Amino acid sequence: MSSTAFPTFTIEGYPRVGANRELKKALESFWAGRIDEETFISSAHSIRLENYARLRDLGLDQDYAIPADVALYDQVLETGVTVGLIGGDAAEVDLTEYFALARGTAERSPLEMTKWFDTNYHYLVPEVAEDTVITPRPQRILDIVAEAKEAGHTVRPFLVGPVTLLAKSKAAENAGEGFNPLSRLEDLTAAYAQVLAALKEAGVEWVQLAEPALVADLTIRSDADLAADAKATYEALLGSEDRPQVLITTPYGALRNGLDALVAAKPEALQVDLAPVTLANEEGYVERVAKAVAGTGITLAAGVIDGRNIWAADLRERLSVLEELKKGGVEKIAVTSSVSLQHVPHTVSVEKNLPVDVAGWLSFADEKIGEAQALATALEGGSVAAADAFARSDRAVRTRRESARTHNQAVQDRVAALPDGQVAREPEFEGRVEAQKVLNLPKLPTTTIGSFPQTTEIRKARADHRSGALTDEQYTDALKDEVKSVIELQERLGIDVLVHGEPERNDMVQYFAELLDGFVTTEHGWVQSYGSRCTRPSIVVGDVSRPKAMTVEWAKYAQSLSDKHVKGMLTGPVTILAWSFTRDDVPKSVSADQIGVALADEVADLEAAGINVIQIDEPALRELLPLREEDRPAYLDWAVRSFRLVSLDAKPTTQIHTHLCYSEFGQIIDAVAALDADVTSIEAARSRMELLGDLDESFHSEIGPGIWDIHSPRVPDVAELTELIKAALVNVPTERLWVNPDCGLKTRGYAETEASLRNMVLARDLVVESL
Ligand code: MET
Ligand SMILES: [Zn+2]
Repeated sequence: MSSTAFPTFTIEGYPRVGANRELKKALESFWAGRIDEETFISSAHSIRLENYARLRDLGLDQDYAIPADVALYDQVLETGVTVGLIGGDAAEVDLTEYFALARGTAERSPLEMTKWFDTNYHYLVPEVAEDTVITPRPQRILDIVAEAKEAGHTVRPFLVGPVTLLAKSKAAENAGEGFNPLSRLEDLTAAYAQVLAALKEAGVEWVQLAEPALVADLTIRSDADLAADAKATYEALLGSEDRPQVLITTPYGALRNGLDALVAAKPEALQVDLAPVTLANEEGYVERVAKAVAGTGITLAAGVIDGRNIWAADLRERLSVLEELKKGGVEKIAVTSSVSLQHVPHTVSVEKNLPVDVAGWLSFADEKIGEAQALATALEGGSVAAADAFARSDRAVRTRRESARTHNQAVQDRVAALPDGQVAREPEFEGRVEAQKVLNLPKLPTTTIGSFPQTTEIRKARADHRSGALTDEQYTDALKDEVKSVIELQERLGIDVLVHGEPERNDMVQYFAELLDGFVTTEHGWVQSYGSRCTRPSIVVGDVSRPKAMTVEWAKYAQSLSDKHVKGMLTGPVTILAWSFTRDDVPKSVSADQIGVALADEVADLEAAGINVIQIDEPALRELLPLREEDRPAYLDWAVRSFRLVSLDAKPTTQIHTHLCYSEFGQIIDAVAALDADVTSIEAARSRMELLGDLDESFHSEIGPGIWDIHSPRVPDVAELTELIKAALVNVPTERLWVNPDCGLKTRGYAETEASLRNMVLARDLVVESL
């Protein structure tokens, strides 16, 4: 085997969409037919090469320091197609087929998409059965290597590892009862062996296989069994001489049984996640890693640069972790990131509107590469060898700690005065049901989830307002017109509980982040969410408070237009945190409490303005669920508490709604019940009300299982909707059932919205008649 040493510093992966979202634009133009395939291929090629050049200029100039994590849509899809778990027996998967798998076509649904570990990134879920043919297609990755080489870059090919690929797959529909995708591990390993052999043949000396499944508790395999799977797999794969040197990576948390298992298989390099959050949660991990790796000759790629957060590293503290490893007997140490940098934006340097002090506290992907380099240098020659970087880090740590922006005594005092432990609204649910009879709602009330279609006019008005072409007043007027027409539409359709349509919100989290103290937002801080979709997470910088009411004027205006109840609309603390970058100097639970009380003030102001129904959205409740089972109860405790803080002092007559979507809730259904909302609307159409079977007596709230899947432009007909309402009534008594869509309508058009809502009201009427 060749023996080019592993680079002294590297990263796990890098944002793929391009500094100016070039890949997003190329993809969307290609899908829309604005550019042809050849043009698309050539822009994707340029984007990859530009990224490599940028990375080299940032310091990743050693051979194999640049990870070729270059999937056009998703790394799981890309790996699946390369090793042949996806794509059937076709020798090649062309672009049309590739994007059909990702996005579906008129005739065929796409692969399911779901969250990648506990991140906000979505991957495509491979479907596997006993008879799935596995057709390795090494040419794809060889082309990537060759293209890079031609431009002068020796990159490190990137694949999701075999254990994780299967652990994150699902049983195909034709699979036998109880089929576990991991039962195909041996077959799949043989396919990886072929791909590795082809890379070796092409002269590649290092390849990267990502195995994050080993840091999570899965429902389909225990930690010990999965570790045993990994050991067997890698002993087989690494036992061959016919391969490049292998880096196995384990991002997103600490290994347990997987640590000894992977070390026993003797990869040439092993990456572990040593981010501050991981170490805080897993005492003694550094020591455990050092012990396992010392004396084995394995290069330890120490993931000391936090790839999930945007704070400048405390380089001295980080260096001490590296030194502990060294003292622990680890001979070869490389510096890397804890996870792929795909989860952070490109660079702070393009942000022109950040407060200067805050800008100095941040590190996005490019800045993190500089930190890795500084640490690698310091590990060799002490911190003096990277004096500038250490001085900058010291300044960032100190000024941030001392800043008035991070510490607000009034907020801290207010939260400190709250009772410890769980809080509860009074009276209990039954008492509130009595009190809320004054709302006078009909049987099976109809409502919507909040947003109405964000038309091109609204988007244009927002852009014009930003550019100064519309004055504040003109912009507000345009939005008011929109609210008015949304209210009129709902009146016309005969919906019972109305919404104002949320036209003023660019995004359900950023809207609040901009109005709350303690947050900053970026101009260019885009992060890939899936495919061509990017989000721009806000940043929680310090203690959070509400300088003034945020939603009241809109709610009040909308309510003034109707005699029906109009819902006040808030995003809950957990979702605000899940979709933002959070502080690393306090636990998330602290920020959650602060946001909770800030929103409680908003609830009081909404009540004072005559709003009787208030919805607090928590679509991301499931998302922050820790990967390790033992960490889950504590999380659910603070998450539920923060929600309850929002509604704690609401009047008994105020009906509190919540809304959840995006995932399977079976696992957290008790926590959803514990939110103690009066009404819960929840995504259910795609699973045809399956979730209602999971509800037991502890779930007392009224419930609106979504009957219209708003993720597609399809208009459901009355018969289908009637069916779904009746299906819901099997598990939910009439007095507790609401009728609503699955989620907000902002991505829909008006035509299908109107038609679908009309059918929804008709279906409700039919069911009520039949009762
Ligand atoms: N109120 C929000 C909306 O209707 C809820 C969205 S949940 C992702 O858009
Ligand atoms: Zn939703």
